[in-house]
Amino acid sequence: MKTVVFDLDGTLADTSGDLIAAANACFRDMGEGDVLVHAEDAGTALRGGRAMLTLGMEKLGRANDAATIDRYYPMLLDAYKREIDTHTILYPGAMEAVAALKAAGYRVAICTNKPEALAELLLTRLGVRDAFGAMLGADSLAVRKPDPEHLFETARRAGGDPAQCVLIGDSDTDRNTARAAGVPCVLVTFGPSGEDMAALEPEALLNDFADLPEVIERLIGKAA
Ligand SMILES: O=C(O)COP(=O)(O)O
Ligand SMILES: [Mg+2]
Repeated sequence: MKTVVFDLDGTLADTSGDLIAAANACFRDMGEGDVLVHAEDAGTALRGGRAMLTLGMEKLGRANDAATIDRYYPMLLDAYKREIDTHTILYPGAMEAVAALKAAGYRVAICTNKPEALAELLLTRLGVRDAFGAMLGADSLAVRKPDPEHLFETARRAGGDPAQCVLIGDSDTDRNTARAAGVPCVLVTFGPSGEDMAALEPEALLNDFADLPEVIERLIGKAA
């Protein structure tokens, strides 16, 4: 079975607002106030909690303070868990595209570098967990993206053939995962780092989820 595997942050959902709020809670605890700014730092936010703490420490002139980053990471996860869906929205057309792909016979699944429990919680709160045949997070296996096994195992657990999958993502990590796996990569251009996606030379760029079914058929053929 052919499987369409989605990244989560920055691909299916714009999670940047809640991630930034959680990081700012940590900086306030350090006595610094809201260090990260939404529009400007959304691209970093979508790279995860550690990336945001690292950026904030750089802004504070404490770039090498790895111990503080380690100490605050659990607090960030706690703060994020409490307000995981306050600002977060699914990108327009994402779930319609998922439904169309399923109707066409493809398996659909999620492979994210977000911790599994947080990804489960977010997808459940957004009311879309059941739309996906499998969901693997950063800690679901001993390896994570860009290790291709993270992608392969996601496809397998969705009932698919790992050799016949495609990864839809928003980052160099997704691009490198697909390349290591030897499968096509689609990168979305509607996120904060959208203009950087073409330079990663994916097999396709996606400007609008409405185009996804036709892009998938072009890249891996009809489902059956
Ligand atoms: O949280 C991260 O590190 C990124 O998550 P993603 O893989 O869903 O983009
Ligand atoms: Mg992402």
